[in-house]
Amino acid sequence: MTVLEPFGARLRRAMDERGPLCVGIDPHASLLADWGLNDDVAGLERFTRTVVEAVADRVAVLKPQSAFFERFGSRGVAVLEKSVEEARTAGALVVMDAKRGDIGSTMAAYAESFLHKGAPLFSDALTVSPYLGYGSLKPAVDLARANGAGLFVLALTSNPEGAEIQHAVRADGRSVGATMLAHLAAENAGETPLGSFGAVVGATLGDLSSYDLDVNGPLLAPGIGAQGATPADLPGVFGAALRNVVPNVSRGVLRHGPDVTALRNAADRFSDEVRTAVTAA
Ligand SMILES: O=C(O)c1cc(=O)[nH]c(=O)n1[C@@H]1O[C@H](COP(=O)(O)O)[C@@H](O)[C@H]1O
Repeated sequence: MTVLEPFGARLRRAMDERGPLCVGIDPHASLLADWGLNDDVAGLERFTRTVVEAVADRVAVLKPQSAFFERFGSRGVAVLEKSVEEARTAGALVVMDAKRGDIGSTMAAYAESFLHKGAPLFSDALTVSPYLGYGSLKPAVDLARANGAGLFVLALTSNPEGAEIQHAVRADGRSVGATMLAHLAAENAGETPLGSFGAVVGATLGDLSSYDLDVNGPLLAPGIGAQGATPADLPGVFGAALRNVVPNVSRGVLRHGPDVTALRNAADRFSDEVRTAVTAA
């Protein structure tokens, strides 16, 4: 099996060619209803295929949220599997949003599920939680490296509740979130053009100039659209790290369905706004 070029290099190219936007595939029950679909596997499949058809040929990244598929059991996961394949075939990179995190020995099994090239759910990258200790993610780091895949590690999440953990200050005076960023910077040291180990940093968080966001890896920035952040906020939040930001929007695009053209136009509008914000900064 051929080993892929490292995720960071593939992502940098996709961002340069298509712009950095990531569209999330989050088939909420309420969205299925809004689209006139049933809250069942057929509705899930129709929704997912429509999103992939609308945007996989134009955005850098698609991010399916695994929970919305798992909720339908094995048949939902089969829809997820197919969508990963279809999105990748259309040229988008796929970040599987499954937020896995466990003790090292079981983390290895999660890694095998998403980051091993032959796995049915192989994805270009996986979201992971480091809150069992960054070192517990080592099996996923190693397997991602061996397979040309990447990780997005939850560092400073977009939700207000994240602060009680992520802003907590350690004995060495550094916050937990800042410590995760430092681990990622070490992971990506020396990689060009971009490391494969990214951080999740919410676009909703306001000025982050007290954090060193220069991790030489991508920064996945959810929170645009439904959570209130806008592309115009990105320069103020990310400062000099802006070039490595992959802004995510899910409901802000998905609410324009089921019409394919309307979805496409919504994604294009966000892409244009992001480009404008990045180039003006
Ligand atoms: O890892 C994520 O993707 C993520 C991290 C985070 O801090 N905040 C956050 O909203 N997300 C995900 O990003 C998506 C945001 O969706 P919208 O609020 O609909 O744009 C959801 O799938 C969330 O699970």
